[in-house]
Amino acid sequence: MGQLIKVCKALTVAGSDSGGGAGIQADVKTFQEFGVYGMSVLTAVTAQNTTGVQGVYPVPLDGLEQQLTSIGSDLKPDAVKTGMLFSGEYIESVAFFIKKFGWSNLVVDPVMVAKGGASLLGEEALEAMKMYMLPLAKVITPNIPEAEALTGIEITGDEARHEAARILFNMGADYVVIKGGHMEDEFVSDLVYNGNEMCELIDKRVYTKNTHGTGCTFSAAVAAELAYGKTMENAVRNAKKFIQTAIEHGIDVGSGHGPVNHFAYRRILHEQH
Ligand SMILES: Nc1ncnc2c1ncn2[C@@H]1O[C@H](COP(=O)(O)OP(=O)(O)OP(=O)(O)O)[C@@H](O)[C@H]1O
Ligand SMILES: Cc1ncc(COP(=O)(O)O)c(N)n1
Repeated sequence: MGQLIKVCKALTVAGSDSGGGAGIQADVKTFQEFGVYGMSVLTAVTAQNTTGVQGVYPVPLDGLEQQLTSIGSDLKPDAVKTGMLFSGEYIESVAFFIKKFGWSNLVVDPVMVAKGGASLLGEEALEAMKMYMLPLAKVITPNIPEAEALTGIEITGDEARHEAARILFNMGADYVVIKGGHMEDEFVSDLVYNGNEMCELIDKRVYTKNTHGTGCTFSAAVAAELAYGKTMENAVRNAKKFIQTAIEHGIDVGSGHGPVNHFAYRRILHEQH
């Protein structure tokens, strides 16, 4: 009989993107690329492609809770990430189960609106996000509009982004990463704050319309690295390299805002041999 290999495991609690570029699909693809065993708990099914979101169908609450219980009673994740959580009620429930099972290394990507503008989280859910999820988070990874919604600050430049990071840290996350994809600069900077120091992860902006799922992919990569036991500093640095490569080596999929290339790293290695 073959010997069983010990693997690190990561869980994503998020929505399904039928088009395969964001949500659960982006997360599990990313886990796989990092060599981490991926698990998923679905909050909602979206009918979606590269042109937009055509429908959102939440999983019934007891279905969500049964998935969490099934994972918790058998498979202990080394890291957990949350993406689209759909509603305040679902957020409260997910937070309850994370505490109940003692899951750590929690990456909270506070997904609110899809790139095309469709809402993926009810407005009433903001308070639940602050009250139940942020105190459990090892790291929160909002984009600029999400950081603005959570803090009530308009982020017009560096000073405001620093202030927003301080506010988010005080809401309970150990680390805050405010991603800069939505700013217009030639370089894309992600601000990282640990309650002590602010630092920036910077790389060249790729001028492309194919950035569907960048945030999901980045936060899943952070979770994969944390599952391995990497420090947060190394986790975010490697996640930034991974997403940069995935955007630079784009793939031709769909007629709208296409997905990033989750297997870009592997393909580059393959081509070198
Ligand atoms: N055009 C780009 N070129 C290079 N890096 C980018 C670009 N757009 C986004 N990124 C990087 O991708 C990651 C996600 O950033 P972004 O601000 O787009 O998140 P997001 O809006 O949550 O993504 P999404 O909603 O598409 O999942 C960050 O690490 C950011 O630096
Ligand atoms: C199920 C699901 N989760 C997250 C996103 C955000 O990704 P994007 O902002 O790139 O549309 C999405 N579109 N769908």
